[in-house]
Amino acid sequence: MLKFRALYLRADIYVLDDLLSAVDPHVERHIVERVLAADGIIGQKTRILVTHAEHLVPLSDTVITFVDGKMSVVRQTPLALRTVSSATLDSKESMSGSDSDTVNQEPGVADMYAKPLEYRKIAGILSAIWRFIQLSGYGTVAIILGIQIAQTSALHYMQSLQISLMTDSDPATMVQSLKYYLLVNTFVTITHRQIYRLEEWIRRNLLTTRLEYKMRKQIRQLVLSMPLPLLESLPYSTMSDLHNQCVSSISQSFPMVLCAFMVGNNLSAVSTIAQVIKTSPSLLVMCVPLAALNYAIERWHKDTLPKLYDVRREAIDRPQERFNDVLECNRPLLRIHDMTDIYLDRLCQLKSMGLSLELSEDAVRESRSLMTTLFTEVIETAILVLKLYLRLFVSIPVSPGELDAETDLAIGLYHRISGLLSQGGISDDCIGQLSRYISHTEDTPREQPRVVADSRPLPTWPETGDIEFRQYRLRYRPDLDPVLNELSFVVRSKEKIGIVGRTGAGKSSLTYALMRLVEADSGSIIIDGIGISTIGLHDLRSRISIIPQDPSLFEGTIRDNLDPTHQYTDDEVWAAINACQIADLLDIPTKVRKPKIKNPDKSDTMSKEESKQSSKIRKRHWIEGTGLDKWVKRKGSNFSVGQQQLVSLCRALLWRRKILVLDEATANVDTKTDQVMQSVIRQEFKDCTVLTIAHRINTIMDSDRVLVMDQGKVAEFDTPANLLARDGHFKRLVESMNLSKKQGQTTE
Ligand SMILES: Nc1ncnc2c1ncn2[C@@H]1O[C@H](COP(=O)(O)OP(=O)(O)OP(=O)(O)O)[C@@H](O)[C@H]1O
Repeated sequence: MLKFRALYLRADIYVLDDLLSAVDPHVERHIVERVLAADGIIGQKTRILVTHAEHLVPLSDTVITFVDGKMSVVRQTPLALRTVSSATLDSKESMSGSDSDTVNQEPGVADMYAKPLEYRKIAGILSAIWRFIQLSGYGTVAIILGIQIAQTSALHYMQSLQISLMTDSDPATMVQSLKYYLLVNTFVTITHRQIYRLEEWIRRNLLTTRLEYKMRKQIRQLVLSMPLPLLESLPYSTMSDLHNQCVSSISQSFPMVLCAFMVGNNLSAVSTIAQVIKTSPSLLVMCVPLAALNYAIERWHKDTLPKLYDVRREAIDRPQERFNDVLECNRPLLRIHDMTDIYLDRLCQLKSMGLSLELSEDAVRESRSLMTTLFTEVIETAILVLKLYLRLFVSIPVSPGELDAETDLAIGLYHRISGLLSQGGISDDCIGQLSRYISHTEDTPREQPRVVADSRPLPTWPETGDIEFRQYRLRYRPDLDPVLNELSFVVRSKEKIGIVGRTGAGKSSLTYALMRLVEADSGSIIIDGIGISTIGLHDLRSRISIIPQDPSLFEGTIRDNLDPTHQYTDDEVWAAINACQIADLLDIPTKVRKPKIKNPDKSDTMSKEESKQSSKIRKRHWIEGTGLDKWVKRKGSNFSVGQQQLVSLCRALLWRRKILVLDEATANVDTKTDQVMQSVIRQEFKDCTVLTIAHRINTIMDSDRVLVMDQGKVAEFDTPANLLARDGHFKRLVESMNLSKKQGQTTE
């Protein structure tokens, strides 16, 4: 469905790359008639269709064939044959076995799982702190808090000594106090910095780094164990935010705000109030108005900031997530559709909106510190005026030391009250990140266990490769209709089964069911006498090979790609390579320039000549390799799709599992590669059970039996000969294929 976005562009030239490779004849007919044909939506536009489907030749004005990257045949199709005859399409459609125009409802994944994961809100600051301590480990937090408490207590002790010294009016005791004060002060000053460094080192190395590692590991485990439909529904940016924002906020900011809250705030508040009671109890009168004022400011903050955050989340972050997804998944598409300017414009608009919102948030935050400064000034002035009044009008003498000490105490009291009310900087945002992380890692459903200890199959299982589906029903989500419905059939050992059916009939869901990527709604699948739901996922998945439509090659050597765990010998790997006829491919070395590594120390001191020389050397650094060391670029981009499929087949051959499933593995390859793959499968997998899902009839024509699926059910299941002998789905499909072939030959 996504492919048809291009139609909205109303362009003059359409380049359609393998558009029809993975659709059934019914859908193909629809596309050809309504879109590509002369009276179709783009019928009057220039259409370049890249395809392996030779039966579509009559559709074209000109046919160009490419061999080894060169244009080898250019042929003009006679005008009379420039449309695919209705008969061809009619017979192709008849494969569906129904004339009704009902189209399978295919809700997009985004629609199905649009509901975001509900976050478990951590109630209150204390439970947030408790969850953080549980996450980081009690020991480390205890050490850090211990150091912080010792440090803060020492500083407060120093402060109280200083105050008593300043308020002492007896010269005899003053000298004694001064000596003691100087001694303690020297010790604290010398040790303070060292202790601070020690605490910082412990916080960084024992807490932040460990916590970061632990959290990243948990997130990776989460991604790898989330049920597939749920994982598919999550935007890429949600996971990347979890990886970046959540991890850094929890592992870096939380320890600091925790110390500030537990020690800098609460402990200091207790100590300051004790000091006030001891030296100037009258200052306690200030507590009530100060608390009321701070409370008002805090409330204003709490009301305003979350509103701004909400606006940012809805108006900036969510659209930004979608933009990131587009960039991550559809980078080439943006250029192909020439949408880069629109993309950049909209992104810039979002960024500038984001900037204005950030400025507003900053203004709200800044207003708090402005108020703090203002109140500090007011307190200082008020105390000064009060003391002057007492001295001038009530004749109570006040020494400058007493005045200073009292002002410091009053300001300290104000800060402590303000700190208590603002929860020491542990903002809602910080608690929100922790809630988000905990909700994701603890509340997200996981797949079933990888290993069930008391139900492990023998290492040789499955020995024969019998597969039985019993009344099997599968749905992707409880509120969706089943996509496989009461499916019952038996595949015998070593059988080669072709699976065909209309788009959305449930063929790929069958492979999901076999691998338990989605769990059964009811019914069961039995492989060699063992119900697959009773064993662990590792035991199941490691015994079945699947070659999907999109081959999965990753960056590394070809050997790593074929044998990631290096459990086979070179000879075994070569035997598989030769059997799949890809040895020639590995003779050509892949040249990849090594990433430039900047050396900031040297670049400053290097002369121009030296730096030219070194950049030449860097450019000459290629990763080259042939044979098993042949380098595979990211996503296998230095291999064609057909070559990638051959490599996937080679991997399956090396692994030698008793059951092999090919899910449209040859949909995007040419007929020759398809034939190579089929012959490898016939020869090398003759002792295995092979299930081949394909739209191309030739691919499954020599199967032992063919399973025809329709709307999640078995429509027909028999040998190709028997199926052809009866007037059913399969026969109509083959007839339509033959007809279109003949049509193609006539054009030549
Ligand atoms: N991840 C998913 N979440 C929800 N529904 C899904 C998901 N994948 C497939 N479906 C639905 O399951 C039904 C069967 O899809 P499936 O991919 O198995 O069909 P198919 O026969 O393999 O089709 P095609 O030939 O196009 O590959 C479809 O209606 C589809 O919408």
